[in-house]
Amino acid sequence: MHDDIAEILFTEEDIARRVDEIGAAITKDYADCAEEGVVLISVLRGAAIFMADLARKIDLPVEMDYMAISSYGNGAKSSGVVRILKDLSSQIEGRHVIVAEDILDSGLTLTYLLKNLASRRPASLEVATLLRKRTRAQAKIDCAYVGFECPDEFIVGYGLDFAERYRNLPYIGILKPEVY
Ligand SMILES: O=P(O)(O)OC[C@H]1O[C@H](OP(=O)(O)OP(=O)(O)O)[C@H](O)[C@@H]1O
Ligand SMILES: Nc1nc2[nH]cnc2c(=O)[nH]1
Ligand SMILES: [Mg+2]
Repeated sequence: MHDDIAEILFTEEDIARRVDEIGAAITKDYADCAEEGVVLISVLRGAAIFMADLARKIDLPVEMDYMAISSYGNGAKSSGVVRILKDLSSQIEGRHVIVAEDILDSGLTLTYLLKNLASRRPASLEVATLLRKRTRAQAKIDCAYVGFECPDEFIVGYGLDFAERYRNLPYIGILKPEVY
């Protein structure tokens, strides 16, 4: 285990098992769309690792697309004032879209994203989030697929960073408070 990690919450094996299950559920739920397939969308950068693994567990035609958004204002992350830095490469009108997120925390990122994507009139729009934080102040967001509930701590690994580090840890853990 990395020296900066206080506790491992989900091991590499836990994550692989859940990603496998979510991929199987999506394959089953979208069986009627086997012809046109689904579009997976992830928000850079944290969710790219989850989406890359999830895509390989969906047994349907899958397109992958990416958006980069930035919160700004007072400088705190996910301030709710969001700007698109990189838009999707493809049109999603009439398509079955699944947003792959690494973590749902305050919910401000997904609130903005879902509103933005819905305005493009996809045939359907759902969320697959690997983690949903147990926190009181969370926007109400319907997630069709949730990997794990996690405690209200600052967590890193498997895509999740602190100051751009720890994204490449194969597991998810709580960062030692003295590190940040
Ligand atoms: O529910 P919220 O409070 O909005 O937080 C969740 C968002 O925060 C993280 O992204 P971040 O802004 O750190 O960017 P990153 O993916 O590049 O690390 C994470 O990847 C989610 O997208
Ligand atoms: N790395 C990381 N990014 C986040 N974004 C929102 N919540 C978190 C968290 O707990 N850890
Ligand atoms: Mg981050």
